[in-house]
Amino acid sequence: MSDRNQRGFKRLLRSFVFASHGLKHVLEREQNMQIHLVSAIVVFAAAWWLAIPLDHWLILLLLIAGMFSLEIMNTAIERTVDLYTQEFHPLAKRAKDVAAAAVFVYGVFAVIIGLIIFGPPLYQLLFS
Ligand SMILES: Nc1ncnc2c1ncn2[C@@H]1O[C@H](COP(=O)(O)OP(=O)(O)OP(=O)(O)O)[C@@H](O)[C@H]1O
Repeated sequence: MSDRNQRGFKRLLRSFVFASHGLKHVLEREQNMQIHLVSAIVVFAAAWWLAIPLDHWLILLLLIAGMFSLEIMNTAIERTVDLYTQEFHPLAKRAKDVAAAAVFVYGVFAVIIGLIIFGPPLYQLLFS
């Protein structure tokens, strides 16, 4: 906070350090993020095993980056709401539930795209 006007490489480095603190917090405290991480490892292993083409790898990378980023933003919204009130408040519930809905919607579409990518090679592997 003291040197907010600092510029250049040192400031950039500091922002990376702060971001890494945020990432560490979400990975340690959010069970959903741990589930996303394990799912991403499984997806990458399956993509490697099934020799998925490069353009599909790029789609998977985008999906996983999007999922991680949304979960991180969801956590940021949860913490901000908790900062504002620890009491029950209908708007606090609304804000948290809507933020969670963003993760959910993205997750549903990620699963659909995953099925489209993995379906044909899996089918070929199992039934031919
Ligand atoms: N201050 C609050 N006022 C009203 N409802 C809340 C409040 N905090 C959480 N809720 C609601 O209670 C339910 C469960 O919330 P809970 O606190 O267990 O999880 P979360 O904070 O949403 O997420 P996480 O468990 O990942 O921290 C959700 O529907 C959430 O919107």
